[in-house]
Amino acid sequence: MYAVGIMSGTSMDGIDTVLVDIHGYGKETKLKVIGYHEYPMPIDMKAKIMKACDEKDSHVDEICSLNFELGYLFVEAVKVLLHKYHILSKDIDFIATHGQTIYHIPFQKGQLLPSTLQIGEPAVLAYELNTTVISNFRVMDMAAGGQGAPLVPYSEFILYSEEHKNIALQNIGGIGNVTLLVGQDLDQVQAFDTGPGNMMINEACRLLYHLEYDDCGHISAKGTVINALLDELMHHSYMKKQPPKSTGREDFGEKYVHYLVDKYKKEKPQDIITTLTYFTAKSIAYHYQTYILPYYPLHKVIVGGGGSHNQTLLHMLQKELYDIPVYTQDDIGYSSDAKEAIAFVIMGNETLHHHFSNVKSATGASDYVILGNITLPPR
Ligand SMILES: Nc1ncnc2c1ncn2[C@@H]1O[C@H](COP(=O)(O)OP(=O)(O)OP(=O)(O)O)[C@@H](O)[C@H]1O
Ligand SMILES: CC(=O)N[C@H]1[C@@H]2OC[C@@H](O2)[C@@H](O)[C@@H]1O[C@H](C)C(=O)O
Repeated sequence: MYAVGIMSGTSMDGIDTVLVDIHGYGKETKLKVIGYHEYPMPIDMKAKIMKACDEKDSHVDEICSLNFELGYLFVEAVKVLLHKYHILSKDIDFIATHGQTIYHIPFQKGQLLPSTLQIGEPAVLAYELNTTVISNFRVMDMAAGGQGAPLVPYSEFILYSEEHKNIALQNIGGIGNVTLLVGQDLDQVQAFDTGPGNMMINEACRLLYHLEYDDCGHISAKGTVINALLDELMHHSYMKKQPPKSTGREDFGEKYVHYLVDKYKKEKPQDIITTLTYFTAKSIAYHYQTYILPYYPLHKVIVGGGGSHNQTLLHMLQKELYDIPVYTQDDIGYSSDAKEAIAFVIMGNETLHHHFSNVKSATGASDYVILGNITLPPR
């Protein structure tokens, strides 16, 4: 079966699309990646999404339209992928799309119920490409009392779990999140967000260097850590929360970085980037040391997501973790960039087989539930 996965993450720098050949389901899943393409996020679209995500600036009419605009953009992204790998849309059995997260409330906040909103209209994809689309994966987990995130642990369990090995899969996207696989026991999988991934580094690069990110960690390699800033960051309230837990732009986004950059404006810009990079590595290590290592020895750490291209960040993480080997997904033959898009194909495939794909211990849901809405082809 040919399937396409689409992931548009919190960094909003591109739409990850992946083409796979998939058979079976559950532990019997056989998956071969045929191709990957990152469709760059148009700058005006990124600005619209950022505005839609902002509690003060967003407008319902704009969100309504953006849902369709993103649907058309996802269609474009899929067409480019299919063209690149010489596949016709009629040969695609299904598309699994995460959508763009506009807002995520993992826990009740005053009057606000735990809820989540991903947009990028699946009907537009289904109509334009005449195929089945599975979307809106997070809501069923939330209906079952979960936080609706993280969802990737299920696919990581399917793809990476090994008998008698404890493996940490660390994703460094906008946010950092870890999945701990304990042997091959699904009930024991743990997953939570470790804090910022590239989000703070990116925002500071934008403010201080007019760059979208610190390419390969070149800027952070040159600076030194500002101890006062590091100390302030390590006291962020997120660090003390017990997992399972999740975070987002609300905690580590623009507002917070603007505040910090302003507060430490007398410091060298490169030192601010170095400190934010070090904090990103240290917050990951801190979470392992506090919430994992006292209970489970770790045999290896596998880093994925765009942050695995940041060499300074990787070196800092390896240093903080002493003798636990840190690999990247690419080191072990998988693509770091395609990982989340692949995860949604695996979940979409489970949905079509009427099989659950949440991990209760990761999201806090009370049941294993079938995720996603199925939009059938219109013709
Ligand atoms: N060559 C590179 N050097 C340094 N950092 C990089 C490089 N390439 C990508 N990145 C970082 O990775 C980020 C994108 O990561 P990724 O695509 O995993 O995030 P995302 O999917 O948007 O986020 P999330 O997983 O939180 O939803 C970029 O914004 C950038 O910070
Ligand atoms: C609500 C939302 O979009 N959460 C994302 C985000 O990006 C990383 C982290 O925060 C993770 O919790 C999640 O995505 C991945 C794909 C997940 O659910 O596993």
